[in-house]
Amino acid sequence: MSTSDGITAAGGWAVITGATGGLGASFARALAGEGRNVLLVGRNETALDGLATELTDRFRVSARPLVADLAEPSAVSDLVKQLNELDIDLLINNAGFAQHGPYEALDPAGQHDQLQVCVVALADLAQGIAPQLVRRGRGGMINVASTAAFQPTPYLAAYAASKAFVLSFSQALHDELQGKGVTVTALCPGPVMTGFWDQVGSTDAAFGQRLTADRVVAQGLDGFRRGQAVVVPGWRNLITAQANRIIPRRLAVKIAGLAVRPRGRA
Ligand SMILES: NC(=O)C1=CN([C@@H]2O[C@H](COP(=O)(O)OP(=O)(O)OC[C@H]3O[C@@H](n4cnc5c(N)ncnc54)[C@H](OP(=O)(O)O)[C@@H]3O)[C@@H](O)[C@H]2O)C=CC1
Ligand SMILES: N[C@@H](C=O)C(=O)O
Repeated sequence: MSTSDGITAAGGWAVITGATGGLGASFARALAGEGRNVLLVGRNETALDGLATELTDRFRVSARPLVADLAEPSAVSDLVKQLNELDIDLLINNAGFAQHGPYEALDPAGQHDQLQVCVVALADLAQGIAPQLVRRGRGGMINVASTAAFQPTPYLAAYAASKAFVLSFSQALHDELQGKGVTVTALCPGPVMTGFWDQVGSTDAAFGQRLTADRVVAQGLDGFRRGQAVVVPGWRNLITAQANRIIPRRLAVKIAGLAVRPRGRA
């Protein structure tokens, strides 16, 4: 198939939010490496342009940068409109960030934006493209959650709750859409040493088995292709996630809080 860019392309487009670095850039490289056209979403225009040029040169696919601040509801609805002008068969709902620390000390605007990006924008984008996925009966989405989704986590209270939303939402959509040819997968990484931790400002909150972004992405794509509802990369992270489902909730919360508390606090 030849696109308007005059570049060979296979199938529909993959949209990746948070493509400017970390897991998102790794998803973009993996998918473009398979010959997929990619739409790269983020706020950092320079980083998106650089990645788009790299992917076009290396893999001869179409790679389009799309600047959008997903904390802005109007930017999300504009993005949904643009996505519906393309044949999208894969959404990687990946953009996100965390704020770590005592809840009363966290920046309220940052907490609000965190919920907008990790919860509201993610759900709006999922709903925005679901009709075209169902109409064609193929493709799907990977929603990036976290091992923080498996238990309430003191000092990451809103972040962990937002990832619990992503996990629950994805499992429900997986069940609804699997009979319609559409796969929904929640990808739940433990700590991955990306720009995420610069943004958090401390690795005190990094608890669990550390993996590279490329490994997490490879496991996520593999699980998606197998039709898995939930993928927890790394066997130690998987055991921790399962343990948190069976031990008393109060105990899971205590352990999580002790594991990620800012150092020096009781
Ligand atoms: N790293 C880790 O240890 C873990 C990460 N995760 C999750 O993985 C996902 C990716 O994180 P990771 O790659 O590690 O971190 P990075 O900080 O490297 O990447 C985060 C991406 O999100 C984008 N983003 C943040 N805020 C906005 C916004 N308002 N609008 C649009 N894009 C935004 C950033 O782009 P830009 O700044 O250009 O807008 C960036 O591309 C997140 O959802 C995170 O919660 C889950 C578990 C562990
Ligand atoms: N799961 C990571 C964050 O989302 C972490 O290990 O802290």
